[in-house]
Amino acid sequence: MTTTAAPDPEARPHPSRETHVTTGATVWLTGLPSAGKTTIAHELAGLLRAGGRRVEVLDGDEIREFLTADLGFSRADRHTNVQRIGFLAELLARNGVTALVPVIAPYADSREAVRGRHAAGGTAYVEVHVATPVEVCAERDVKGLYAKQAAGEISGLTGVDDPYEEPLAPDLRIESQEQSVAESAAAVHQLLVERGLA
Ligand SMILES: Nc1ncnc2c1ncn2[C@@H]1O[C@H](COP(=O)(O)OS(=O)(=O)O)[C@@H](OP(=O)(O)O)[C@H]1O
Ligand SMILES: Nc1ncnc2c1ncn2[C@@H]1O[C@H](COP(=O)(O)OP(=O)(O)O)[C@@H](O)[C@H]1O
Repeated sequence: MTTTAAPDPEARPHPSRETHVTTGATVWLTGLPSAGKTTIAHELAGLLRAGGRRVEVLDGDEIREFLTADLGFSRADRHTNVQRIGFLAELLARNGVTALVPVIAPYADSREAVRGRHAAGGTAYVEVHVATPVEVCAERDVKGLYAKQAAGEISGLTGVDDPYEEPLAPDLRIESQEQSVAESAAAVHQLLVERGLA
């Protein structure tokens, strides 16, 4: 008589239960409009994906269309916008995704709240200040916002007639006016490598 051992459910997990050891992180790129946040995020995403990372870019404009369409650009609304995006980024990062967040986040207390949420969850958080001077940003004026502000068509533009509280101790500061997009993205990538996040 042969006996068949009962299958050990722990021996070979069902594929849906397999876990992969990946270290996610949130990389928040803060800076003025046209500083280079979005461009660096997408360049960096390419580098990270080439290294096998799962990456999501939480672009401010896209997020505002869906997740935060109810919000404007008052101090309170910008704070709420940043907290919602920070919440989403932490969820992704906690699950092994590298969340790249090119969002202005002009207020220090908003950014600190996001950092605190990540710290509380034990999730890696990296703050990159894309510190392009406002004169250079206004010259680039990717979306024509600086021209519109100058023409009196809009007001409350970050860095011009609305506050931008510069990060005092970012994990990295990028002077995008002094380097190429590839160099800027490589600098962030290098930091992530040093921290075991890429
Ligand atoms: N008044 C004013 N000030 C700043 N930015 C403005 C404004 N009005 C519209 N926009 C466009 O909205 C983008 C900023 O959205 P964010 O979600 O990144 O901003 S914030 O963190 O909530 O302040 C921002 O995108 P980026 O240029 O990519 O930074 C602008 O295109
Ligand atoms: N080193 C650099 N890093 C990022 N962008 C740069 C750099 N040098 C020049 N640029 C240009 O600056 C512009 C930045 O636009 P964008 O990324 O949309 O800014 P933001 O997302 O901060 O509003 C792009 O046209 C980009 O090609």
